[in-house]
Amino acid sequence: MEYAVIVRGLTKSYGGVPVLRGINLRVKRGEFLCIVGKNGTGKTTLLNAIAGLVEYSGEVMVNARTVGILGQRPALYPKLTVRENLDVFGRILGVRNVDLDLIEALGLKEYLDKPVEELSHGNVRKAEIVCTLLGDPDLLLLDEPLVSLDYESRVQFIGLLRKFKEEGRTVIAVTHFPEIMCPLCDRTFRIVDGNLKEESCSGLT
Ligand SMILES: Nc1ncnc2c1ncn2[C@@H]1O[C@H](COP(=O)(O)OP(=O)(O)OP(=O)(O)O)[C@@H](O)[C@H]1O
Repeated sequence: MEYAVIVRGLTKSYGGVPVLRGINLRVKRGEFLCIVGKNGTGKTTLLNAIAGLVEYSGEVMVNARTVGILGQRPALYPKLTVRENLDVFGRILGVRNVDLDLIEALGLKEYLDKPVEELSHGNVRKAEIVCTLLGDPDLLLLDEPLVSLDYESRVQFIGLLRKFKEEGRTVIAVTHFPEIMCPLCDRTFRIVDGNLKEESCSGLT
């Protein structure tokens, strides 16, 4: 299939309050999509629906070998060290080798044996990024990937995403930093009144 993700008539309400009102979206393989919008407009809900993490009405089809999901909420075991978390998630995904270059590049090496609950937000985020990439995903769903990262780590991560894109993988990223993501984005959508509105990345501030 030419498309990595097809969304048809996606509708989602919480307690009778509509958040997504019949979203239609086709994401080609290798495309890099940015989703922007004001707080509470449904960006995370859309990403979670694509990831299969929330119930919804409508249709979502995902055509990917492995999906990497970087959520907004903490996903690691707080009492385990970074290394132990990587081991647990690696086993689930059937992955033996962790990307040590990535750990080094993100400056995470010295924190590998620390319990996650003792790390700063930024370093937890970095550990989550490494976990997300463990299964060599060909579709990445990223919810606010740049939040909490220092400048150098943002540059590292953007470089990583660029490589990801060059390899023909697909990315859907929710972001409040479109100006940083802009050079990578093939298309940018804003959620307005529960629907997607395509806009030019250069028009964003
Ligand atoms: N589990 C839930 N139960 C009830 N309401 C929810 C739930 N999850 C999200 N909502 C509501 O749905 C709406 C959309 O939330 P969502 O997190 O998708 O927005 P968002 O665009 O990602 O926001 P932000 O930019 O602040 O992260 C909000 O009004 C939120 O309060």
